[in-house]
Amino acid sequence: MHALEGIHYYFRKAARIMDVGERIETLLATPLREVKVQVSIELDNGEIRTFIGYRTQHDNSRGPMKGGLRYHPTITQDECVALASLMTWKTAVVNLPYGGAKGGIAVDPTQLSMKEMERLTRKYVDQIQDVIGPTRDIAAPDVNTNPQVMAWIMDQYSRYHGHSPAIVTGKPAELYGTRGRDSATGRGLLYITREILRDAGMPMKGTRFAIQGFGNVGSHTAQLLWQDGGVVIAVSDVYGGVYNPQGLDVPGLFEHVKRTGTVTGFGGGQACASEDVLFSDCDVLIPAALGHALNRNNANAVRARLVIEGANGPTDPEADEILDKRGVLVVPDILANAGGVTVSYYEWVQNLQHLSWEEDRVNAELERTMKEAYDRVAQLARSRKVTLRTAAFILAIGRVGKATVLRGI
Ligand SMILES: NC(=O)C1=CN([C@@H]2O[C@H](COP(=O)(O)OP(=O)(O)OC[C@H]3O[C@@H](n4cnc5c(N)ncnc54)[C@H](O)[C@@H]3O)[C@@H](O)[C@H]2O)C=CC1
Ligand SMILES: O=C(O)CCC(=O)C(=O)O
Repeated sequence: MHALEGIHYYFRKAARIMDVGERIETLLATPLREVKVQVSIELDNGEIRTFIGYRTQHDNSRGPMKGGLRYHPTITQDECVALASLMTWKTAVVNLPYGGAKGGIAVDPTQLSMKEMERLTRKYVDQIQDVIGPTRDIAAPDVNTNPQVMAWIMDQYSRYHGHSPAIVTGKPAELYGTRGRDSATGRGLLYITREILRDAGMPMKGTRFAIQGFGNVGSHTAQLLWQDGGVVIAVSDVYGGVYNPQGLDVPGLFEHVKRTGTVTGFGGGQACASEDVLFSDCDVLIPAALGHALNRNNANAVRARLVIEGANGPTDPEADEILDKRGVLVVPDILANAGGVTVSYYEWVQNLQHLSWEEDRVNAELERTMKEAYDRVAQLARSRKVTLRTAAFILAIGRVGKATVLRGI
């Protein structure tokens, strides 16, 4: 399924329950601005290569637009629109004073040297610096980008506009990054998982988790769940998976990944195909890689009781329906993975105030925010008799819609 179709489907389903009317529906679904730029660089061997960069700014009624930057060969303009709109709903679910944006470059970063990555990033900033800004559109890490990429963005943007740490979040700790951003998405998932398990009457201790993707989101989630007493029985990355029904030794796995760059070949479990992790015999499945992991062709094979979305858009609407009919509870991305942008907000606030918070404060604020959002969504789901996803969209559309109307069109 097309990325945009899925998000539009979820949005429309909630908007129709709320009866917002076709005109407001169209207004809220239409991005404010879509930017598509040429990103040409000289490779280390002197060849010229041209890549395409995107930045979609979806909605700014609640504040500056916020969202990650993805380097991936398959990224498209439509995908950026879908992901930017998800950011609008996500920031509204956790009640941050932000709108939504997302961007990326269609590139396979594994084919570039560090110097080439730097030139690519700086060139991309050259091309979009006039439409972004600390009070307009603030980027952050997403798939295949990291604190170093954020540092280059900050530096390049500052060459045009003066010292601007708040132009981007997820920066290195040594360069205005906040404590706790690296693990924030995983930590937010941990807090949501605790709430869900409590409501489902399942103790964390002994609950079996399978996690697809072992990057920023997947790896921190695995570590935090393991530290909390969870049993991580399967993990995967783009190269393959590893499975141990007794539970993987997560610190050992981290050592292995640090050494080899992949979960494959880890001695503490059996090798499996990347996709098999989705269908492993577990209690909770956490897709934390790319979109469309769960679709109409494979949703019936999921054995988990709960799916908690670490990735953005991992469940297609057909899969969502199949899972719902089978009684599998799905915790939507716009709630489950909102910890990352929440701590990005704390970083931005610290940058604007020239302050630096202790990690305990970051984590305590994050826990409060995630719990509050979960309570609101769960309460709406009960009162409206809808899924958690539809409830999260209802909460978000209500907040964004109100801000839009109050500001005037
Ligand atoms: N980084 C963040 O703070 C946030 C990220 N997200 C979402 O979480 C997801 C993962 O993002 P990050 O962890 O930041 O990216 P990352 O680049 O750090 O890691 C991605 C991981 O997914 C794996 N992967 C890619 N294709 C795969 C496949 N077909 N099967 C299994 N594994 C595969 C990669 O090998 C890698 O381990 C994305 O959907 C992203 O949009 C959502 C909220 C915040
Ligand atoms: O931290 C941020 O600002 C954005 C993170 C992000 O891209 C996401 O939540 O999908």
